[in-house]
Amino acid sequence: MTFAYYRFPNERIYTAIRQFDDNVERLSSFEDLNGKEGFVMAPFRISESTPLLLLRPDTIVRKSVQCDVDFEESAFFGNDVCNEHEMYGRVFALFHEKLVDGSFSKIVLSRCACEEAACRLYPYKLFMRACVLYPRMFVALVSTPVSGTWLMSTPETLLEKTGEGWHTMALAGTMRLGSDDTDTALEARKLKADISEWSRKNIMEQRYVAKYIEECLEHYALNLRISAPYSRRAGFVKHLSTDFLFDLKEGEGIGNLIGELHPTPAVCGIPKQAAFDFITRNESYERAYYSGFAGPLSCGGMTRLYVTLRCMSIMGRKVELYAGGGLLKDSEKQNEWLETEAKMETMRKCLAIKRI
Ligand SMILES: C=C(O[C@@H]1C=C(C(=O)O)C=C[C@H]1O)C(=O)O
Repeated sequence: MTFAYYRFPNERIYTAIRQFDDNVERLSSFEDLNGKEGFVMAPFRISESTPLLLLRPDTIVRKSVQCDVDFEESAFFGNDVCNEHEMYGRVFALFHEKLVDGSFSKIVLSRCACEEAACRLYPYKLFMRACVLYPRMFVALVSTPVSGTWLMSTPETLLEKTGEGWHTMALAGTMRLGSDDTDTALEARKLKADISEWSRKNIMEQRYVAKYIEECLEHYALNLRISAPYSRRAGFVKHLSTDFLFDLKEGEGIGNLIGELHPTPAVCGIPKQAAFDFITRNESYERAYYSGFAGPLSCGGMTRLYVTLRCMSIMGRKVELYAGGGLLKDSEKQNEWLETEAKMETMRKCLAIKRI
């Protein structure tokens, strides 16, 4: 079956699109998105096994999120966290060495964790749980015969068209949410442009992303407005975020801009191409659709694309959870590991895991 269910941040309605056949359009480059319409499911790296996909909405239905979804615990087998930790440590050392020797100023290291349930999992129910748990995030459940089934609950916009023009964001730096991080408190700090709670390392990590996006937009944007960095809540963590609002120069294709932006240093690194090659060669697994992007493209006149983070792929009783974090040369292995655990918590909460 080929379908996508998605719910935008701060909305109570979700959209369900279905393609009647399983013949999903495969595109060979991001630039090929120019002038196209549909629901996009993009990988981190386009390859034969992880193509850039465009779902055709043969039906579009809008429905209310079911608020009374149950969170009854499900039995899951013990996971192999020791092995994952050891593997992470080995790859961290490889990545870190390249930061110390100056090959990269920032690089994102990610990992994948497996979980196996004792009984069948119901993706639609997991989608509803994610909608209820994360009202401020973009939640999507996408399934195609090529990509398999993915659930995401992401805070990061790659590119969207708003009433005020085009919008993208530089999102990076991570801290666990504190008890005093209410919406009101975060809003007050945003108004005062107060980011004093953030470490120098987090500020630098996010600055790299903001600088990169600003450079990309130089060629495409008119009337560019850039916000001061502020804290943005995302489930159990918060990030530093800078908003970019702009008008697209006449004659510029959206696919070209997407190809330029993706993957930003929020999920890749600096310098971009070298970091991209290093990640694809040295991470211990294939990212597939994790840290790609998804969302409607000129679909019913709407373009809202989000970076596929805080996500998992669902295969029968098994799931694979994905998370990463930006490394700088002063990053510490255990802190980075804990950051990936905190990010994976987003999807683990949807699974309501009870170990057996
Ligand atoms: C890479 C992820 O998240 C990205 C990396 C962040 C970081 O390094 O602090 C923060 C937000 C995202 O831009 C992820 O969630 O897996």
